Amino acid sequence: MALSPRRPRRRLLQVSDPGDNLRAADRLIAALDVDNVATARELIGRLGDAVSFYKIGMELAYGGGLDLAGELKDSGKRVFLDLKLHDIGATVERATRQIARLGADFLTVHGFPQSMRAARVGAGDSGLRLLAVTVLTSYDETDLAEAGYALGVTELVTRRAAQAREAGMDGLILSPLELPMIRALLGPGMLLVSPGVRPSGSEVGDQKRVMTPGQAIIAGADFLVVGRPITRAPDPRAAALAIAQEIELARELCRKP
Ligand SMILES: O=c1ccn([C@@H]2O[C@H](COP(=O)(O)O)[C@@H](O)[C@H]2O)c(=O)[nH]1
Repeated sequence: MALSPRRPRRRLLQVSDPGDNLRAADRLIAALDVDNVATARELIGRLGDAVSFYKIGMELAYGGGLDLAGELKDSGKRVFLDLKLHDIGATVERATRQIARLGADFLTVHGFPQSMRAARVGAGDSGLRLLAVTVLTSYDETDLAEAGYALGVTELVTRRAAQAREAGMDGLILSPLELPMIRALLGPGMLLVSPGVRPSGSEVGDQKRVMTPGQAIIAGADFLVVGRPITRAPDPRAAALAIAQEIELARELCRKP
């Protein structure tokens, strides 16, 4: 895909009805976890129309990748900036205001009430959707205890989900394992976005709370974030298409007669 030069056009994702109006492939968010823009562009070119939604995380953002957000938007793709904001309230508010100008669709904020409230103020009515990171999918009970938390994973995800709703977040980042519980708790209004997704047989790596794409969709995910199983596949496009097909089959299984 040839990326056009950056223009101040803004096209926000319409996700008010995440349940029905998206194609299966639109529910796949490919994580561009590479260290430079040239490699990201090459990957985007290889993926072509197999991927419509990209995540730019810290690695690429610190490698000059933020400008890519506007370019991707201008070429009709959707963009998730996974910057996981967490700082004093004033800084989070001002940073969110700046980020909103980039025209991305989603932004992550760590699920601490002060940070979430500040991000809400900073995003204003820009249309940027704010997602609260509940408990990182590379964490298990031992990791939480090591970090000084008395709560277990389930309790902390539940607590942060409720606080995120209270703070006006648009959605949550959570592992597929917590999806049914959190969907039941929050109802249909919040976007539920799950990393920690591994096609059957692929390497889990540092992820600790994982499911397959099909299982995650059946468990209630609106969007799946997948990085290495696509970016490190010998044929990234084929890997993305296979995941999209699994999403479609799972959505068919969920569909009521
Ligand atoms: O809890 C979280 C929050 C964010 N991530 C991000 O998602 C991708 C997952 O990549 P994989 O290669 O599929 O493991 C990565 O960019 C993380 O920073 C997450 O994994 N868990």
